[in-house]
Amino acid sequence: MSDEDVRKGLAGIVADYTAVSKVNPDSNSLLYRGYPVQELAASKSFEEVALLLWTGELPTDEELAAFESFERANRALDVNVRAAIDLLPLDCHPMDVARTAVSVLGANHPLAEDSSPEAEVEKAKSLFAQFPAVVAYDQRRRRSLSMVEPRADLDYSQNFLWMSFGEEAAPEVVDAFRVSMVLYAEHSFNASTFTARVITSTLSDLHSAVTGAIGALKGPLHGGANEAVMHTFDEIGIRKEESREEAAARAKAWMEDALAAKKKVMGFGHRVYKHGDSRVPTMKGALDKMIAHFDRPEMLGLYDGLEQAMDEAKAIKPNLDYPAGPTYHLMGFDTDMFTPIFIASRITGWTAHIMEQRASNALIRPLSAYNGVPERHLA
Ligand SMILES: CC(=O)SCCNC(=O)CCNC(=O)[C@H](O)C(C)(C)COP(=O)(O)OP(=O)(O)OC[C@H]1O[C@@H](n2cnc3c(N)ncnc32)[C@H](O)[C@@H]1OP(=O)(O)O
Ligand SMILES: O=C([O-])CC(=O)C(=O)O
Repeated sequence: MSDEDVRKGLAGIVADYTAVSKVNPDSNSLLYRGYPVQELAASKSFEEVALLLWTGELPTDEELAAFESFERANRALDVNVRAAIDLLPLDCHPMDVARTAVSVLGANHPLAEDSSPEAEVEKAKSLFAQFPAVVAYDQRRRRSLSMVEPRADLDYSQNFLWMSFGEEAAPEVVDAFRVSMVLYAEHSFNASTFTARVITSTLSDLHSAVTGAIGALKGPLHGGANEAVMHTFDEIGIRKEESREEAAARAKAWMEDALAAKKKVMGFGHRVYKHGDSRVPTMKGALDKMIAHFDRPEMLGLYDGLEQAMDEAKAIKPNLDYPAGPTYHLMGFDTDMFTPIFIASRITGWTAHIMEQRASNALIRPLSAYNGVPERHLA
């Protein structure tokens, strides 16, 4: 086996077919089941996009109404999950809470060991409905606030914000949140989705695959980057009184120093996109609306300053986590809740891939090239 045979990080390897989404870095496009994600983000609810990812088609009015009523009826925080969360320390990472919650939901699901297509869809829909309460409750307990019960008169995004903050969000905020959910939902064989497919390929169950995927998403080279972006903003310093230009100048200087020190700056770069992430313009549009809504031009200065300095120095473009981080910050979420919010969205893509993997399974088990000591024997 030669060095060329070894593809570290599986870079450039095509591991299987998928009909769930198409990432095309040449045309800078992303299609969910054939539809450009920008078109979906412009006019479709997250609930519609979830059904599209699972079934392959946008729902009819009746199908959508049935799913919406199921989702609204299954939003309350599961009692077993609440008990498990309450045992976890307040200073553990919220991704650990999220991982534990999904594991508990699996252990308690009546269809846990049923992997028929009908049971898989049912479990995916349950997770979709049940997970927002985990994020909302965890943020509130860390803030010493009591749990807010879900409201069945609100849609998914409105209710997520309601349970998190205990007040109805402005329509602009709800819409920016919906857009982020649609954009985060699916991205082919990224590390967490691939993890879910590896677990599924052993014929393990759906909740185990999602629990493993959460572990993969946590890292800052993947989903954890949206949190890390905010740490960068905090390190530079967010000064509300500052002008956009002043903030941009400080951000540029910070980036130049970081790159001179050979730091990796989270929120930039991508394994597949080398000329920019297809989702960034749409997410940046949502961020711009939040900046205008909350009147925070200095945030735009920080955003532009970092982006420009990175572009000038290395021509590396932002990925989706870059505009998403400050968007969630402006909405009022705590920084370590950003990646759990990503989970709430990506549950749809993960579970669509779990179903696809199961429908056409082959155990995922690559080879390795041994580079340890040569064969030796006990004396
Ligand atoms: C939703 C998502 O998961 S999107 C991805 C979120 N992750 C991040 O934002 C983390 C920061 N980015 C990165 O670490 C990388 O760009 C990755 C892991 C996403 C992709 O990495 P790869 O395709 O493996 O590229 P790799 O890490 O080898 O980078 C290639 C070159 O660009 C540089 N580079 C890539 N990203 C960055 C960055 N964010 N900051 C500084 N330099 C970078 C590398 O240092 C490397 O330079 P070199 O050739 O001089 O050594
Ligand atoms: O595709 C990737 O490698 C990472 C990513 O952007 C995502 O999962 O959304």
